[in-house]
Amino acid sequence: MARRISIFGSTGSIGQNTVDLIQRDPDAYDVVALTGGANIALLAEQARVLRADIAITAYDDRLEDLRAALAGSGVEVASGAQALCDAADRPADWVMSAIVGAAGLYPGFAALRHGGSLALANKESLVTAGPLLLAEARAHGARILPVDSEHSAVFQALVGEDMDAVERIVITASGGPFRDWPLEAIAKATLAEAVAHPNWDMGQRISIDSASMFNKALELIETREFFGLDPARIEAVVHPGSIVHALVGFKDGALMAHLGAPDMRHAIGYALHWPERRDLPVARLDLAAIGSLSFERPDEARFPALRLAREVMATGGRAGAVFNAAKEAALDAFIAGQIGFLDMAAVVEATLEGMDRDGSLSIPPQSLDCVANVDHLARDMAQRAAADRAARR
Ligand SMILES: NC(=O)C1=CN([C@@H]2O[C@H](COP(=O)(O)OP(=O)(O)OC[C@H]3O[C@@H](n4cnc5c(N)ncnc54)[C@H](OP(=O)(O)O)[C@@H]3O)[C@@H](O)[C@H]2O)C=CC1
Ligand SMILES: CC(=O)[C@@H](O)[C@H](O)COP(=O)(O)O
Ligand SMILES: [Mn+2]
Repeated sequence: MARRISIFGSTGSIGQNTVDLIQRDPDAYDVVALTGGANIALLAEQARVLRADIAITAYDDRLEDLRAALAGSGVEVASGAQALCDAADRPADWVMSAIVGAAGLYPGFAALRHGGSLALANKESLVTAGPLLLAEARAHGARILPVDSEHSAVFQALVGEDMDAVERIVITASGGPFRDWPLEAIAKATLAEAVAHPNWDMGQRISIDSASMFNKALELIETREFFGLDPARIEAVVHPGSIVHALVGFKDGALMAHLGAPDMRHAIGYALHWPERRDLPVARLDLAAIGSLSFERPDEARFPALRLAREVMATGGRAGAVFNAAKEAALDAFIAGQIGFLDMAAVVEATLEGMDRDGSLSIPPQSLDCVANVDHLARDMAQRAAADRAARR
């Protein structure tokens, strides 16, 4: 029987890689919902090719374009944040959560109610609302499968292992395009320079987050939420080649590494076929051609996001939601050319401090609506901090 699948964020980098895998075996899947944002032409093409039941754009002002692009196809259309959640309410066996940013939280949460599998690329969901998301999955007998390459790697290294035997988890960081740049040069980095990831072909926002190492900061928190390890036992190591994705250290001293070509179709395919392994169209590593693998300690002076992540994990509660929202607002301001590259970390730090003036940062959010409220307040504060910095430039 065909598996019912939905892809949230199908027009993005992860979404397109997921569609690529699905298209290779179309009879195996019955596509329920595909969602996108502004890229209406691609969303409509995907919906036609995969014969989706419904295609949704996040933006109401793009609905008529989507309707026109899908006229005569038999594919239903809808728009807006509520329509995304309604689509997640449609039963599916496997759902890809690949919307970028906190906007992915509600649809992913709604998808858990069917008790199927949620393939989670949207790391922001775990950073902002990890305990709520995991509790919702437990309540409905649903499964969250990691898609982020490092977390997929850890998940694979843990197959058949007892968590009591795990001493530490090490996730790797490429170091991004500014890995060996001096601080003064990073301060003047342009958008084009920041988006040019050395190894991975990804969306604009995560590429810039890799350059600032905010991506790795989010991933440290994601690791903590996903695998429940004490933050002191979670490390990030710079590995410029992006060949080793993560390592799990066991109490007998063994360190199990996951290696693979930097191609997200591996992690997506692993989540798609789990618990089986199937053939995937990814390059096989030629270790002799690679020659050597190198590792470095991350430099927290040039990449303060890592220190901030440690502080967020120590605080717990709402700190993850504040951290992510402030980071998203600071990233918007950098992309808009309003603030410099290093201002992003300064904005996030100021927002974490500002949001803790009443001592509420460590209080756990009780509901998604509480997370959304914290997100809104933090975003607002971060926008003001960014505007202040912009005015001083
Ligand atoms: N790219 C990668 O290799 C990896 C990505 N991830 C994570 O996966 C997620 C997706 O990343 P990536 O694919 O790179 O991102 P992209 O920017 O390439 O794609 C994002 C997707 O979300 C849609 N979208 C954008 N804004 C909204 C919104 N407000 N509401 C609903 N949908 C929206 C986009 O639509 P449209 O383009 O049509 O506007 C697109 O479909 C992120 O959380 C990222 O951190 C994790 C590991 C690796
Ligand atoms: C592919 C993937 O999982 C990204 O999150 C990747 O980790 C980004 O590279 P950095 O290691 O540079 O952040
Ligand atoms: Mn990653």
